[in-house]
Amino acid sequence: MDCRKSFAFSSSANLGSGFDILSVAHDAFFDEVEACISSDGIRVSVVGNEVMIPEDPLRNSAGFSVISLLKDYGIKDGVTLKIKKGVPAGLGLGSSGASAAAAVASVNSLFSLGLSKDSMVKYSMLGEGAVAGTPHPDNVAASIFGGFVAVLGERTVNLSLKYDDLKFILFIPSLASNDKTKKARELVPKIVETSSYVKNMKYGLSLVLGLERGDRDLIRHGLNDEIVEKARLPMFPYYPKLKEIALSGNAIGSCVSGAGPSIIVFADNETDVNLIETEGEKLMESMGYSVNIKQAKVGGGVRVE
Ligand SMILES: Nc1ncnc2c1ncn2[C@@H]1O[C@H](COP(=O)(O)OP(=O)(O)O)[C@@H](O)[C@H]1O
Ligand SMILES: N[C@@H](CCOP(=O)(O)O)C(=O)O
Repeated sequence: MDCRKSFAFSSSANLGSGFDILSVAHDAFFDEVEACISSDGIRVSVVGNEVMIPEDPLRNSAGFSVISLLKDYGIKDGVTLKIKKGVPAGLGLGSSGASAAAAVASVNSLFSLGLSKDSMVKYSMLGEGAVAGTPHPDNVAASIFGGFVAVLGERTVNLSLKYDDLKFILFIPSLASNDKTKKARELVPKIVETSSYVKNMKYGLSLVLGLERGDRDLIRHGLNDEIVEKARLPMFPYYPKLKEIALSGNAIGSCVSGAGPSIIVFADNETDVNLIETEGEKLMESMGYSVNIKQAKVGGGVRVE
């Protein structure tokens, strides 16, 4: 049987004020998706995740992306998608995006479609739309391109990173829930104050320039958001105090990972990682949340075996 297998990393999207634009892939977790040509239509199987993930192709981010891709390319073959979940779902780690990215990459290779990375983002984000109600490109762009990305319309750009000892601390509360991002997106305001917009532009530009120049202060300033994180705060009430702990441990900065509930801390060799992990866990447990803490580094792009 003709098959291709791909691997796509987890991601943290938004990165403060970069809602639906900025994201970073990290090597905390990865999904594996094998696509095989079959005579039995589009079939999806999922193994290895606590949260129930739909195997209905139209309700699975990978299945929906592949159906869209095959339709546009007039491919009538059936395809089975075997998804091995490594990225825990519903936690703000780009789980649905990783599956979609790996599935599109596998099918691209299986049928030698020659898709550009931007085209893979285009199809993968359709799968995000099936899951979250509206297609958002940030998670899939990071999983496909790797590194830090900015999605600027139909084009995604990798941000250059001048920071040798950058690492992440992920605080992952046991709060996985279905349709989490869909619900989180309903909280995003349709209209914002001009003052909030201006502050967020400053944050976003600070982050991008800070990463490119290796400027710690600019990155710290950039990891803030006046709009989306504030609107969603009821979904992660521990965030403000956890951010204070991170900064007290001399983290570079901290923000919500995607739509949460996970929180990502940017750290380097000047950061007291032990203090942040110890005090952060104490804080969350004092608020009634059990939490998994995982360190990670910037991850690469999707890899086809
Ligand atoms: N291949 C997939 N991997 C993970 N979640 C999926 C997939 N397909 C559909 N889903 C659904 O998407 C939701 C998880 O994705 P989302 O809410 O975007 O959270 P996150 O991306 O933070 O994991 C769950 O409701 C899950 O059932
Ligand atoms: N820009 C999206 C990002 C969702 O990321 P996820 O990892 O929580 O799915 C949003 O904030 O809605």
